[in-house]
Order: sequence, then C-alpha cells, then structure tokens
Amino acid sequence: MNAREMAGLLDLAAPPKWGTARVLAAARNVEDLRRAFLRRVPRAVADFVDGGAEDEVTLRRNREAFARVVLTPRQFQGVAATDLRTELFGCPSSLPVALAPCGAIRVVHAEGELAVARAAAAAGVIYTVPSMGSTTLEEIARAVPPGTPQWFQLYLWRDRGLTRDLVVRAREAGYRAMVVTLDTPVSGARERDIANGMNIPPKLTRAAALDAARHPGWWWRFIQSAPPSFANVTDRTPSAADTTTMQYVAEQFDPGITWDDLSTVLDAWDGPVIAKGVLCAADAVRAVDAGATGIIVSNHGGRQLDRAPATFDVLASVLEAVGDRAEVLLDSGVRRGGDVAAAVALGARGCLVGRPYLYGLGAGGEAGVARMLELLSGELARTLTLMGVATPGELDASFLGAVAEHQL
Ligand SMILES: Cc1cc2nc3c(=O)[nH]c(=O)nc-3n(C[C@H](O)[C@H](O)[C@H](O)COP(=O)(O)O)c2cc1C
Ligand SMILES: CC(C)CC(=O)C(=O)O
Repeated sequence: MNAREMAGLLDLAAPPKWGTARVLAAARNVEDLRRAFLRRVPRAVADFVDGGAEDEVTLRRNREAFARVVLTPRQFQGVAATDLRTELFGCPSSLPVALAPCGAIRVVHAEGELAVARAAAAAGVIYTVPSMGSTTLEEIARAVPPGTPQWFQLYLWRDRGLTRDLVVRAREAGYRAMVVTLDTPVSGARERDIANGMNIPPKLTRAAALDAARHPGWWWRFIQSAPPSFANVTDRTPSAADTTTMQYVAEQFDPGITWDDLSTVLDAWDGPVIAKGVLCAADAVRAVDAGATGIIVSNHGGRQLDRAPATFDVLASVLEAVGDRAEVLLDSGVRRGGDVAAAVALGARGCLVGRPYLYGLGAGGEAGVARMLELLSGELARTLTLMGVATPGELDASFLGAVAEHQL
C-alpha cells in the first residue's frame, strides 16, 4: 500500500463532511470552492482540473500578474447601485464574464456540461460548449430555455471532414459564436495526468476502489451514469484496448495547422468567429486578417506552452494591435471580481473563467456552478462600488496604478 492509499484509509475515520448546501453557502470565494472540490473528487480528477503543463510556471504566472495589479479608487462617487450587464459578441450577458470551454467534465461531476449549461442560463451568463465535451452539443443546446445564447468551441482536427461536421452541427443547434482554439497543435505535457495515468473514462484500479471510501458521492454518481467519453465524436472513438481515449484525441490534434485552415470554419459559419489562444500583437492581427471578429487572450490556463506569458501582461499590446477591429476577451487565472475589473479597465470587453466553475461543479453540481457565479458577480459589484463606478463600462486605464519597482 502506498502513501496515498494509506491516506485514503485513514480518511475513513474523519468526521462526516458538511452537506453540500452548507458547504456552498459557507464558501466566501472561488478558493473556498476549490477546497471543497478537492475534498470531493478523486485525486486524479483534481489534478486533471488543477494541473498545468510541465513545471506549471505559466499556471502560477497568471495569478502573479493579477496580484501585481493596482486598482486606484475614486471616492464619494454616489454609487448607490451597480449594473454589471453587458453584451458579448451581440449576446446579452448579466456580467462581463463567460464560461470557458472545458472538455470531458463529466469526470468532475456526472451531470457535467448539462449542469454547467443550466447554471449559466439561469444566471444569464454565456457558456462556451467544448467540442471535446462529454455530452453532445445537441443535448447541451436542448438543456437550456430556447433563445439562451451559447457559444461553441472548435478544435481544427486533423480530420477536416469531422471538423466541418461539427461546425454544421453547431450551426444547426443554434450556437451563436464559434470559438476556435489556436494553442493546441499538440497537447501540453500535463505531468500530473501522466503520473496518475489519467484517462477518459478513468480506469477502475485498486487505488480507485480505495478512493471510493474517501469520495463516496463522486463514485456513487460515477457508477450510476454512463462513463464519460468524448460524446461528439464517440462513433469515431476506437474501441481497441491498446489505444486509450486520451491517446486517440491527442492524435487528432494537427501540428501542421496554419492560418489558412481557418477557412474550414469560415466557409460553413456565418456568425462571429473568436480566436482563442492569442498571446501577442502579431497573432492578434493575423487572426483578424484571417476573418476573426473576436480574440480571446488565453494561455489555456497554463495547460499548453509552459513559460508562455501571463495573459494580463500581454493584454495591452493585443488591444493596441487590433484597435476596434475585434472585441477582446481574456482568460487564464481569473479568480476574483477584481481580476475582471482590472482586465476591463485595461480595455478587455470581459473575461472567461475555466477552473472556477469546475470547482463549483465538483463541490456541488449545478448549485456549485451557480454559487461560483454568485460569488464572482458579488465581488465584481463590490469592487466597482469601492472604485467609485456603477458599471464596468466606466472603467478605463486611469483606474490602474503602477506598482513601484522595489515592491515587485
Ligand atoms: C479541465 C479543463 C479542460 C479544458 N478543456 C478545454 C477544451 O476542451 N478546449 C479549450 O479550448 N480549452 C480548454 N481548457 C482551457 C479553458 O478553456 C480556459 O482557457 C482555461 O481554463 C482558463 O484558465 P482558468 O482555468 O485559470 O480560468 C480546459 C481547461 C481545463 C481546466
Ligand atoms: C478534454 C481534455 C483533454 C481537454 C483539456 O484538458 C484541455 O484542453 O486542457
């Protein structure tokens, strides 16, 4: 028995965990939801979500960049009420935040994408549905009231026919914008996943059986539902025992991809195309020249190229390069309302969050995602009030101060 398995047995003697509703209500912030998530999901799932590539330098850098931000308030502005509503690519949103595409999330909670879609719709927030989802794009579209805006995320797979099919399916299902991920010519090396032998669906090993005692809720839901797979492409997923689903998916990424390949999407799609994974001015211009009307400054949450820059650090140069040719959003490391305020003050239209809603999902399913959005929106409203503005649109770079060199 190794140390991790021993820890699993010892945990049997631990006092019962609080009920989900109390845990969610007691969460003061995203980090509290993260702690609850870590207690409730198996270690391999926690690492799959929380981990980054290689030494996780970029993963840490994203938070460090936000920690350096200085917000300078204006006092006595008479902000009796705030209004966080905005529009993102023509879609109404109750706050300048959308949910980033995260694949295979029925490993986090059996209700996976459906729980996320419902919570987002109820909160008036846009959900970006992943092409590598563990629920089909059609089921997710049907899970929300008619007219609810949702976006679809696309990988330009090696198999261009499959890629084009997904675009057509997304169009027919009523998705409002196409988010094309640029930063995945190959998968980043998530070394935690390699150490854990992470696969989709997870393998039932001896360690997994021991883990069931520690996370009974997760395992109970897991055995009662169909094992998570990449639902949009199941008919193409090999059944051969020697190829894991993760390997199969990794093989679909195409390192030979170029900007010309964006035409695969543009030919079959009339709505906004948003390029996700831009990290420098030159690529922002290239994406707009290739037909994108939106940019997401993203390093994939530190999961792809380790040592890539923090997104907040490159936001200003991207904004300057595209001017008013494209709407710019940012993700990677956004955890607080103050992070959103900082990005918007610099000129971003809004932010996306990935892990924060997965923490909520793992901690409490749909109610956990709803709680995350409530916390983030409450923080943003309080931050705006403290800064002396009633709406995100009133923020500009004059609210951002500089940190003295000796303090860094
Ligand atoms: C578990 C997980 C799965 C992800 N899957 C995808 C994906 O399928 N497609 C994609 O473009 N980005 C994917 N991402 C990246 C997110 O869209 C987003 O860029 C990132 O999570 C933002 O950083 P944050 O988690 O710090 O908020 C994934 C992220 C996580 C944590
Ligand atoms: C479905 C997963 C392999 C996606 C993922 O982990 C990612 O894109 O970061």
